[in-house]
Amino acid sequence: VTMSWGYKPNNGPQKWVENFPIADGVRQSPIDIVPGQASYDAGLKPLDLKYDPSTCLDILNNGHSVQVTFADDTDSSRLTDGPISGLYRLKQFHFHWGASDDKGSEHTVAGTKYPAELHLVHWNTKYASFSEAASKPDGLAVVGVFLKIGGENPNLQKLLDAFDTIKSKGKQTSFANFDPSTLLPGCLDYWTYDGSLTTPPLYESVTWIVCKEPITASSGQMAKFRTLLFSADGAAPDCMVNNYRPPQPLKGRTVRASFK
Ligand SMILES: OSc1ccc(O)cc1O
Ligand SMILES: [Zn+2]
Repeated sequence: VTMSWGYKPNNGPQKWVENFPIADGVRQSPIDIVPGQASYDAGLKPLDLKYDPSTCLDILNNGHSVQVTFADDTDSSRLTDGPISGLYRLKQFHFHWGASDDKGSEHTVAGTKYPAELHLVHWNTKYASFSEAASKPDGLAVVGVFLKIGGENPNLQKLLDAFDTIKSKGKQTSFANFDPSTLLPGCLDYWTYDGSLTTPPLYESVTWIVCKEPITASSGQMAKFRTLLFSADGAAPDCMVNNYRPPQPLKGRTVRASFK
């Protein structure tokens, strides 16, 4: 039986190019961000993020990550300004994390790995839907937020409390009135560059907006992420850990900073 893509040696990031040749493309993500090599751009606007908790629908284990999905039939939860033009609607957010606190993020900062990374995925409303936007060069804008080990994060805990009901692949449960802005750092200084989805199909459609300031999670909260399973109910339990793609070649791209 053919395996679908994953994060193991036989179906992981080193193998994705076999079914998704764009894996070796010119604007792949994630990357290692080297602050000293980023160019400050005074023309970059502050991010304008406005989220409506009533657009929060459900929380899902999709077999690759845990994902919270939003109603995107109106402009209620959206991103404007920052490096983008126009209005991008929030579709979902999800995470990437490691088997231990010393790794897990996709982007790295001068080689530093964080224990996890949050991705808030938005699509350009110049297109009719997320699916249409997902393959366009200006289709998506993803805000990345690093997680570092620190104090207990009460906002993150609201998500973690739902994990027992979505332990295995394909499980989904309703998840209402969650405000994703509670997962943003106080300072919204960011780096931005043109990149891709970090999971197959790896479309080169993402304007990446990576926040400089991490949010915190306790080590116990990180352990809770690791109780999720890649595997479906009834299959041999396979812990959902190390669901991160390593940094990809920059291939001449410029990383801009919104801050000095
Ligand atoms: O893992 S990254 C990623 C995954 C799915 C998506 O729709 C957008 C993304 O940036
Ligand atoms: Zn992601």
